[in-house]
Amino acid sequence: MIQLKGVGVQRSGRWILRDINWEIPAGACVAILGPNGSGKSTLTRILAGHLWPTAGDVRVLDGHFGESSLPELRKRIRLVQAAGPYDVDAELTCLEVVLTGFFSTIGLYEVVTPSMREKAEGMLRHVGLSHVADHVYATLSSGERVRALIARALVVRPRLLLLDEPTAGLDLLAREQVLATVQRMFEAGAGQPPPTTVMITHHVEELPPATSQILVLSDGRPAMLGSPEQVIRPEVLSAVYRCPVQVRRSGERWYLEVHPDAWEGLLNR
Ligand SMILES: Nc1ncnc2c1ncn2[C@@H]1O[C@H](COP(=O)(O)OP(=O)(O)OP(=O)(O)O)[C@@H](O)[C@H]1O
Repeated sequence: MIQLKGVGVQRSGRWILRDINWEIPAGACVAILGPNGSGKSTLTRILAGHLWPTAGDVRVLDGHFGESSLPELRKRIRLVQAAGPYDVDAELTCLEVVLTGFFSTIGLYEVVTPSMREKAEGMLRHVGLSHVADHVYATLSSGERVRALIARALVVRPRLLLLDEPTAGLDLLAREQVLATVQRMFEAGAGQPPPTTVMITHHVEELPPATSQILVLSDGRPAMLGSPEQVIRPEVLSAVYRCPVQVRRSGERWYLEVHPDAWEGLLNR
């Protein structure tokens, strides 16, 4: 599905991303994890076809960047940036926002067919938002907006779904509802095969149980690539987050805590 070989990006004479080698199987849920400035957004923009790497080779959805038509590839890729600039007209209703997904437009300018409406309504059910289908997007809570944007992305059945910090700024319940939305795509009975999904996040708490592979970035370099069990370990993450951490696992979820003994010294760094 996705193959990155020796991918790097140079800006102002500095490699802000380097030596990225990663194969992501079709239908997998994977994550890019790392602290601020580690290169997550840069890598995400490459996967979305928005940024050309300075070095290396990128294959996405059987298409080779450089050989395949990028506009064609992009039709099958959806990027949800919850914290980004509005890419929808906030005066539309929640259902209309989902419908704009069919046209990749900010507003709703085209004729909506009954089949599109049916699919959009089904997607709102899938993300648990049927009860606010007629509410104006601007009046939705932040968590509801994220789920509406995920429904908007899913309505065209993309093959690659990039979720860029989808739970940033959400409270506990809203965060868990977004994670449950993602998890539901990977559960039996979801109704359709899941898109290959890449979650981009700072926090291991924000990884849905379906996550099978994590690429940890540190200063633009791959610090670790592996399963959650291989990656979410104090020895790995203390170095990446540059403070002593301890890890707790609860079922298929993970939690990271700063080691209590490290607290006193945190401000002297
Ligand atoms: N066009 C550019 N020119 C110079 N430096 C850049 C450019 N774009 C990004 N960088 C630098 O590259 C590094 C990685 O940035 P990136 O936004 O990819 O990190 P990130 O992990 O997404 O960060 P955050 O979690 O804060 O969003 C940062 O140090 C950033 O300042």
